[in-house]
Amino acid sequence: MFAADYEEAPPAMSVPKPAQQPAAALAEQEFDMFADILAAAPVVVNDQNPSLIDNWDDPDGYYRLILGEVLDKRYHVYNNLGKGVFSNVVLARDTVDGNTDVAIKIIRNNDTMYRAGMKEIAILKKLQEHDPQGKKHVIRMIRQFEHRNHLCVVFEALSLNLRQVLRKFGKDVGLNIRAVRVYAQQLFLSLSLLRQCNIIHADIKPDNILVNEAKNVLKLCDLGSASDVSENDITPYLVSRFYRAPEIILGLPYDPAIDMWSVGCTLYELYTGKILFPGRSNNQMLRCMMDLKGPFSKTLLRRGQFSAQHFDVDKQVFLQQEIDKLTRNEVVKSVVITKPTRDLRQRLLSPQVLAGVRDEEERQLIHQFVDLLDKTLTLNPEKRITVKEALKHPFIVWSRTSSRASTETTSAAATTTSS
Ligand SMILES: Nc1ncnc2c1ncn2[C@@H]1O[C@H](COP(=O)(O)OP(=O)(O)OP(=O)(O)O)[C@@H](O)[C@H]1O
Repeated sequence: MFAADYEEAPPAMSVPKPAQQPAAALAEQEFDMFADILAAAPVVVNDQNPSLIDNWDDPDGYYRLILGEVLDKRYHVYNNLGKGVFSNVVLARDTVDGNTDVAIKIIRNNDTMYRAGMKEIAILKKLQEHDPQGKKHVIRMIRQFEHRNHLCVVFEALSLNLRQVLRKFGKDVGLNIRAVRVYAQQLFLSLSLLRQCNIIHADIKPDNILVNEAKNVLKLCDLGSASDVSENDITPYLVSRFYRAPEIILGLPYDPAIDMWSVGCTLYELYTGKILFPGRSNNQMLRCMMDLKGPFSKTLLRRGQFSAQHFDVDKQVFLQQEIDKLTRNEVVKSVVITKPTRDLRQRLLSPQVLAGVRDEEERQLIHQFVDLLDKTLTLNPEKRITVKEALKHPFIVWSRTSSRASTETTSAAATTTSS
């Protein structure tokens, strides 16, 4: 899904909270997962004889799905799972391997997408070699094949992505802090694997994080934008906009810290149901960031290739791009930003907000969460919390010190703590 899809989102500050559901409760709620998927993505059944069709692709090079078609002589396609820039993803039953469900990513039919698909496969292979038992919460690739000029990549099938989970269980209010903690811990484990392999994901957001049916295990997916740390070509449009780190927009050299920033934005969204920085352009994104975190340092701005597009660097003045209400022309307003105007602690920890929280322990957990969020959202990437530090943060190691949390934490979380 594209960042542009959420452009109409309401400003992130307008939410009082919490009416939430813990991970365990989420897991207990019974609903028909396939009915949900069917409702979300209706499949057109093509009743033509497949052998009579000579154009298998739509005008954009996506494979036209035929319900009931068998791919690679073994995968019975029976549903659509999603569509992205690179591919459409289908659900199929693997008749060779015990009729298990698999997700098949059918890459669009063109050279650029093919090359991107091959790169994604190479990165997934590297990650799997370093995590042979699959404990680090990155999607498992099973194999690849080609079908009518489309590269097809077979994955373990998971259920909803976190955007769908939010829509279903936490629309506008977000998820319970204990569920967020379990998800955060697993996300940091996935970042630790990426770090170990020198890979930057570069597109972390709720859409690219899938959960199992019980919703107590998540996996990071869509490595289609991932690259080796050595490749870091400077471009201001890497990562979906709402999750894009400031160093990308400013044109600084970047590193795995950009994924930490995206995880911070994602965790905030999971907890509040709101997008943290809903900027409609890179310029607005910078304004949103400074509203929360204060001005950028001169040193940082001086190093950025694109800083001059957004700042008068010497004067430390922000050049705010706006549309004039009367003329509809773009105008640039000089704005001096001296301190933040938004306060995460006020927003998430004020007495009114915490009044609805069940017990003291949960209140403490929320305090720890806000501390961690603050550290993931440090403007200077060199000072941002690292994965190693995040995995040791009190919010993440909470279950070891709190008996109540450990009873509520799902079995999956218990496994990952020890991995
Ligand atoms: N293994 C899987 N199990 C279940 N659903 C999946 C799986 N892989 C992908 N999906 C669904 O398909 C959607 C698109 O997948 P993915 O993001 O990998 O494709 P893409 O073409 O690379 O998209 P993007 O535009 O985000 O780059 C996901 O958001 C998810 O809902």
